[in-house]
Order: sequence, then C-alpha cells, then structure tokens
Amino acid sequence: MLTGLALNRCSISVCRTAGTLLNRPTVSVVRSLKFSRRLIGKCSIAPADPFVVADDDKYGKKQVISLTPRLYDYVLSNVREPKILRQLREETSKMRGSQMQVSPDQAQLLAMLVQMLGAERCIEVGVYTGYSSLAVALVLPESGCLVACERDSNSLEVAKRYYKLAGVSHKVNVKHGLAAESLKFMIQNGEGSSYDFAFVDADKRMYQDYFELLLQLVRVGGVIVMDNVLWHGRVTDPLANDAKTISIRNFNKKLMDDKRVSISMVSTNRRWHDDMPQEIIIRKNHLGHNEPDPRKKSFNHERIDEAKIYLRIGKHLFCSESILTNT
Ligand SMILES: C[S@@+](CC[C@H](N)C(=O)[O-])C[C@H]1O[C@@H](n2cnc3c(N)ncnc32)[C@H](O)[C@@H]1O
Repeated sequence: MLTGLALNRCSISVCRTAGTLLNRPTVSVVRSLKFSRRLIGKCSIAPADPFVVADDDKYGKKQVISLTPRLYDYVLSNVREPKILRQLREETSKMRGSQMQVSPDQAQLLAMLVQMLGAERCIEVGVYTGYSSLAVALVLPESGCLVACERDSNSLEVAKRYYKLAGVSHKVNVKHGLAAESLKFMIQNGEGSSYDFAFVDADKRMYQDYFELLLQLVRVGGVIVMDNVLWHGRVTDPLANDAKTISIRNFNKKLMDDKRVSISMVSTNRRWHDDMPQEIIIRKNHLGHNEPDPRKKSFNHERIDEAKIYLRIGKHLFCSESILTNT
C-alpha cells in the first residue's frame, strides 16, 4: 500500500502518472492511490487540467474539481486589483514572509464583504505589510475606520507607507502590539458591539480567543472572517498534532455548535493542491438577548423587532406594535 509518506519521496514520474490519471479521474483512483496533498506540494510538475476530487454518492454525485495553476491564473485574471495593491504586493513579494499576505482574490472577497455589509467600522488582526487591510480601507467610506492590529513594527512601517500613498491613512487606526491586548482594551473602552466587520489572519493558537473577543466587539449581523481554517490541509491529517493545527481543529469543531453565529466556509484557492476552503465567514446572530447596539442606524432583519410597522391606506396611517423577529 502506498502511503502519503512513501509518496512524498516520489519521483516526478510518479507525480506525472498521478496527474495524468487524475486528469480523467474518479474518486476511487484518488483513494486507491492514497493521494496526498503533501506529495503534490513536493512535486514540480502540476497537471494542466483540473482533476476530480470527488464525484461519488457521498457528495450527491456533485463533481468537485481541483484548482490548477492555469485555472488559478484565470481566477486572478478576473480580479480587479487596484494599482496601489499590486505595487504593495510586488514590493512585499521581495520581503521575508511574503507568502503570508493574502492573495488578490481573497482581498477582493474581503473588500466585497465590507461593501455588502455597508461596513464603516472594521478590525484586522494580523496586518503584516498591509495588503488585506489596504484592500478593506480602500472601500471604506471617508468616515470609515479600520483598527489594524499588528505586533511587528517593521512590517507596519511598510503598511503605513502604503496607507499614506493610497490616501487612506485617516481611515486606519494602527494598534502596534499584541492583538489580544488591543482587542481587550477596545472592549474595556466601551466599543462593544460597535464594529461591522473583522478579519483574523494571525497567531493560529489564539483563534478561539480572537473569536470570543471579536464577538463582543462586532454588532449583531456583523461578520468575522477567520483565515486559514484548514491550515493547509493539516486539520484532517491525523499525524499533524502541533499546537497551531490543534487550535484550528478545536476552533472549527466548537464553531459548528455555536448558535451565537451563522457560518460558511468559502473556497479561496491559493495553490493547485490546496483546493479546499481556507476561510470561514462568521455572522453574529441575534439570540433574543438585549445586547446593546450603539450604531442602530441601518435597518436589518435583526432590528425589525425594534421597529414599529407603519402602513398607509388612503388617508389613514396604521401603526403596528407587532413583534416580528427572525430568531
Ligand atoms: C499572515 S500575516 C498577515 C498577512 C496580512 N493579512 C496580509 O494580507 O498581508 C500574520 C501577521 O500577524 C502578526 N501577528 C502574529 N501574532 C500576532 C499577535 N499576537 N498580535 C499581533 N500581530 C500578530 C505577524 O507579525 C504577521 O505580520
């Protein structure tokens, strides 16, 4: 039986064979080869065509395909990356840790979520040189604010330079230090339930803590996005028992039963073998408790129980005190 480890030491020809087979693949081929993502990561040859990851009964015969470099290039060619973000990405690519910055398609998704929410107050945990935070700041209204938490001063210098170049410095409140401390301070400062959106992309061992703190800071209906929730596929690897993997695994497990939030894992594929969802979008739910919401300015379903319904029929205005709620 071929194991993942044995395959890791494969020659390119084995990879090629696997790739060729998997270009016209079935799940059984994938399974019989015990195909390992780690194996593919070590091989220099990547298939040109996507291979089928799953298409059997278990998945309702729905065909799940992998992402290839060609397909990923196609995705990227459909990203509207602002020039300033491209410049930052290119400058960062020459720096240590450049693999940490989010990809253009991920940044576009974050910016889109912020726009869809009509967000004005956002938080980022893990700024690095600022790619994702700049993507968010660019779409915030002039009155908007992004609290950017980062412990590394060198990378923050790059981020701040780009905020300035992009003309968004006035929207970014940089918090240099440990993110958990900054978030705790914000809660103590009475900023609970006043944020619309948060993005977490730092210290995987702290995911549960960041989530709990952000849940206090984000308003009902607000969104928290946690990056890397599959941790490069390690969450399902029984041999991976390092602190970061365990932390993310436990976080995902706990979140499944957490009625305080709605959740959705999304696929923002980065590498052709990394074709599974990487991020989880978490929406804070209304559970009927009297959580204060200092903003209370936009209308949404969660706040419908606070609204009187007015109905005009001819000259008459009817007012309803009925309570409608979706919780
Ligand atoms: C994956 S990178 C963030 C990438 C960034 N979102 C981007 O798109 O470029 C993670 C960053 O989190 C920072 N970090 C890690 N642990 C932290 C902590 N406890 N508090 C604040 N920042 C932290 C690291 O210094 C690093 O710059």
